[in-house]
This record gives sequence, structure tokens and C-alpha cells, in this order.
Amino acid sequence: MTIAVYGAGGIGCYVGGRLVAGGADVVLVGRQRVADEVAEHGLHLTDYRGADLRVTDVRFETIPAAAAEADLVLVTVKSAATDTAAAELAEVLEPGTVVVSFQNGIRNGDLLRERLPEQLVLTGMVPFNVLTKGGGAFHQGTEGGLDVQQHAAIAPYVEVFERAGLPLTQHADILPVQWAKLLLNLNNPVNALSDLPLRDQLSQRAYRRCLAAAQTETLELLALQGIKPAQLMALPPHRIPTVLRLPDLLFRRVAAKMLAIDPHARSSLWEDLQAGRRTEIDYLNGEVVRLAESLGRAAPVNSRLVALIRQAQAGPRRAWTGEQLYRELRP
Ligand SMILES: NC(=O)C1=CN([C@@H]2O[C@H](COP(=O)(O)OP(=O)(O)OC[C@H]3O[C@@H](n4cnc5c(N)ncnc54)[C@H](OP(=O)(O)O)[C@@H]3O)[C@@H](O)[C@H]2O)C=CC1
Ligand SMILES: CC(C)(CO)C(=O)C(=O)O
Repeated sequence: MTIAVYGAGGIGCYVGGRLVAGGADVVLVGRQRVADEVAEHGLHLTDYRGADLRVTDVRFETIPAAAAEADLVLVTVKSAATDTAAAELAEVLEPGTVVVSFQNGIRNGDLLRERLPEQLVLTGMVPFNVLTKGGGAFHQGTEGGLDVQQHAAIAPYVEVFERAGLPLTQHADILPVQWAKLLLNLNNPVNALSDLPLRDQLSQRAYRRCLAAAQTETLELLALQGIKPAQLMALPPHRIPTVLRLPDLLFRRVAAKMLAIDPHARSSLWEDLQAGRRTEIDYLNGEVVRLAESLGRAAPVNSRLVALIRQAQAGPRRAWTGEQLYRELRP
């Protein structure tokens, strides 16, 4: 049973490396710069529970053909790269290969399914944060295993993921899980604009009010669309904005788990902005704007966040205080 990880960056190297450490036959497919880093240092994988693994026997390839032998392919490219990845995979994969999208956003699985009609494409979800530390080191900064669409084809891999310390939770209906994750990802632009680690940013009420506003707007649209987001945390999604708006002291008491994040962890969107790469904003808050449009409504808070990230992508960046950002987002 060979597993290919297609797009081995933060999530791909971490998940793929943990699978190798758990004894699976894995090939990582990614860029030359990451291949060089892994060749020099191997992988050093740590997590919030104190796991500390050095993985030296890593197969890292840089051409799509390396995925051809795989029985299972985990797609871990950023959303804007899914189209190209799908075209490359369509050229090399055997019919019947199982492909799982472990990406944020709502549509990556659908896009892969459309482009890979001869393969079985399932949608997955990564609930935790991975901090890319450099020198082959990746740290899981928040709790969680992996979520995936339920299917008989997943059965042969359940034990492999279990051994890797990343148990799979299967869901009969993955869309509510994806939307629940997207509600959390609405914080990605807030975090990027704050230019702070997640824990510092979420510790400040003004930033949390920005996230609460983006979530409230989204929850109203989801209700109109008839989608009930899944519960991923101790609180149901519709209660989270109220908790986010609490004063700092109370928030720390009531929602200590939300702040149980590695002190250096940042959102993946911050990482993209920092590296000058195209961000996933159009697939996160932009997805909410699209939903609003399809319902003949507006999503002013999420639209503004999309615009601010586009500005930051195009030109000089600034670090917004929570108060400044909240004033900017208020209708
Ligand atoms: N990082 C995190 O903490 C979390 C991320 N996610 C989600 O997981 C997904 C992956 O994120 P993340 O790992 O952070 O992203 P990264 O950018 O760290 O990793 C993706 C890697 O794939 C490479 N890549 C892109 N296209 C191809 C291709 N066609 N062939 C081979 N390699 C390719 C990229 O190279 P290049 O940059 O040169 O294009 C990059 O090295 C995203 O959807 C993200 O939102 C979900 C939960 C947490
Ligand atoms: C885990 C979380 C919500 C925050 O890191 C994320 O998905 C991301 O950074 O894209």
C-alpha cells in the first residue's frame, strides 16, 4: 500500500512524515526547495502532546510521475494550485486510485472529482495547525486528528493513520464539517492583518470581534442555504461568536481551549502573505461572498476582509490593531 502526498509543504510534510514514522510506505511530491531541505535535515516532527520524531528515511520527489504508483493520494496543495495539481495527477494516476483532498475551503474536492473522473476522490479536513519552522521541522500546534468523507475505500488505511498518531474520523456528510472549518478559517485574514501569532491575536477582544462579525454574517447565510455546520469544538458553531465577543478575562476562563495554541503558530494565510505567495482568501472569506451573491444578499464584513487581503497582496503591508480593523469592518 503506497501513499503519495501531493504538494508536500506544511501539512504534507507533517502528515506524510507522521505516516512514515508510523511505518507506512509514503512518497512526498513537492518542490525542489523542500526536497533539498528534507535531504539535508530529514524531517523533525513535533506536536502539542510532546511527540518528538526524527524521520530520516523520507522519499521526496519533485515530478508528478512519482505519484503514479500510489494507491492513496493525499492532496495538500493550497487551493489556487488544485487545478494544476489535478491536471498533473490526471496524467499519471491509475484508474481507481483513491484521492483525498486535505485542504481548506469548500470546493477543492469537487474540482479534483471533476478533473479525475477515473479515480475515487474524497474530501478531507485538517483541523489542526502546522507550524513550518524551517530546517525540515514541522510542529502540530493545536489538537486533532484528521477528518474524511466516509467511504469503504478508506477502511484499509484506518490503521495506518491510527499508527501515525493521526486517527481518521469519518463523516457521512462532509459538507457541514467543511463549513465548520471554514467558519474558523474566517480568522485567517484577521490573523494575517494583525501580523501577530494566533494566540496573541485571539487573546485580544477587538480582533475576536472582527472574527465574530465575519462568522455571524456567514452563519446567517448558511441558515438561508439550509446548511447546519458541524460542531468541531466544545461549543456549537452558532454560540462561538457570543463567546468571542466576551471581555478578555472572561474569554480566557470560558474558552481556554481556543487559546491552547503554540505561541508561535500563525494562520496559513499569514504564511502565504509573508512569503509573497497568492493567498487562499478567495476560497475562504471569498466563498462566503459567493454564497451571499448566490442568495441575492451581501456579505460586507467578509467582502471587506477579502479586499484588505488583496490590498496587502498587491502592495505595502501594515499591521492593523484590533480596534482599527474592527472600525474598518463595521457596517
Ligand atoms: N498550514 C496549516 O496550519 C494548515 C493548512 N491547511 C490547509 O492545507 C492546505 C495545504 O496548506 P499548507 O501545507 O500550509 O501549504 P504549503 O504552501 O505549506 O504547502 C503546499 C506545497 O505544495 C507545493 N505545490 C503546489 N503545487 C504543486 C504541484 N503541482 N506539485 C507539487 N507541489 C506543489 C507548494 O509549492 P509552491 O509554494 O512553490 O507552489 C508548497 O510547497 C491548504 O488548503 C491549507 O489551507 C489546513 C489546516 C492547517
Ligand atoms: C488551523 C487553522 C484554523 C489555523 O492555523 C488553519 O486552518 C489555517 O491556518 O489555515
